[in-house]
This record gives sequence, C-alpha cells and structure tokens, in this order.
Amino acid sequence: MALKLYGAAMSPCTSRVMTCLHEKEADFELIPIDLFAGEHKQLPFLAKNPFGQIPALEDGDLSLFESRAISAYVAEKYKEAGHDLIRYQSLKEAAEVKVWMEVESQQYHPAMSPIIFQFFAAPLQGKAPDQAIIDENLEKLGKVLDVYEEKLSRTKYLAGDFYSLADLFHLSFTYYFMKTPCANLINERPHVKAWWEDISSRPAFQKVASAMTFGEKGN
Ligand SMILES: N[C@@H](CCC(=O)N[C@@H](CSO)C(=O)NCC(=O)O)C(=O)O
Repeated sequence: MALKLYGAAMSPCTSRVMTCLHEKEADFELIPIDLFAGEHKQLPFLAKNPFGQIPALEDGDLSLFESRAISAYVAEKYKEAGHDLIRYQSLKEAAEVKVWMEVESQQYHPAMSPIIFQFFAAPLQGKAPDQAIIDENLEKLGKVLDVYEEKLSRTKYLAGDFYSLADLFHLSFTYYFMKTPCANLINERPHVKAWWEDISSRPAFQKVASAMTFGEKGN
C-alpha cells in the first residue's frame, strides 16, 4: 500500500522526505497541506503532528512526523531497495552515517535555517531580510563549512566514500541557500562545492527540486 506523505512540495522538510522516498524507489502519495490556509495548525493535521509542522507520514496504522526520523524509517524499511542510504551491512559505516546525520541537524541546520527564513519566509510576512541575523549565521555556517571542507578533502561524501542519508539530509535547505546571494560561502570551498554539485545532481533529488519553487513568482 502506498505511503501517505502530508506536506508541501516546495517545503524543504517535505522535500527531504520525498528525496529519500525516491532514492528507495518507494511508492508514495503526496497529500498537500495548505500552509497559507493554516491547515497544519488545525485538526486533522494536528493529530498527525502535535507541533503543527509539515511533513507527516502515514504507513498503514503507523503515523510519523519529523522529516529526518521519517527519512530514517523509510531508509530502514526499504534498506534492500534502491540506493543503500544507511550502510546497514557495516556497523562502522552505519555509525559514521549517524555521526554526520547528527552534524547536519545539530551544527549545519541551526546556522542554515535562519538564513533561509530571512530570505524566503520573512518576505512572505512583508518583512525585509534582517541582515544582522544573516551575517551572524553566515559566520557560524562558515565555521561549519570549514570542517566540511577538511572532511571532504579526505572522503568523497560526509560519512565516507559512499553517498548516505547524512548527505541527503543537507539537500533541500542547501538548494534554497544556493539561490541566495550567500551561495559563495559554498562555491568558494572547492571540496564542499564539488560535493554539493555531486549530491544535488542525483536523479532522486532532481525530481524533487523542480517543485521547490519557494520565492519564485507567485509563491
Ligand atoms: N524539525 C521538523 C521541522 C518541520 C518544519 O519546520 N516544517 C515547516 C515547513 S518545512 O520548512 C513548517 O511546517 N513550517 C510552518 C510552521 O512552522 O508554522 C522536521 O524536520 O520535520
């Protein structure tokens, strides 16, 4: 039976899960939740995620939320299908994947998401981007990217010489980041740039990126 993903194609958190579903060649249905109408802040959606945020996923009687947890579930459930994202046959490699999944959510995302908010969400609320917030977080992100540059000079991908869920977790927010005037923060770091070009060119993400139209005319 097809998995049901509740969210919005342009939302980076929904796109994170869709990218994983495509890598695993999983059959799913995207059920749109209208953020602009506040559908995510009321029942029935609140019963799927009490924090009132997209995405949520239903697989039979299992209902999940948090895009990274949903992606990890999908990667485990379909571990023998499509690309192995969690290195389930190697305890050591799987542990490295877990380290860099945490790095994305604990180091990279906290610096990246305020920048994305300023460029894409603030204007929707009629506010100009707050340059002080952008600058403060660019400095933090630069320090994180310096660590990435060194690591990626030693391994092709973050967890090793294999593409994993850790790399995938970065795709959707970084896609929007590369559309801002701050893209040079990645482009000026050769190993990070090469890594970004490699992971964002994967067919599973390309399928998703075409619908990631935040900030474009009419959105
Ligand atoms: N840690 C959670 C964050 C979900 C989230 O921020 N969802 C956003 C859209 S994705 O950018 C959202 O629902 N925003 C609307 C709101 O917060 O009101 C996850 O990874 O699933």
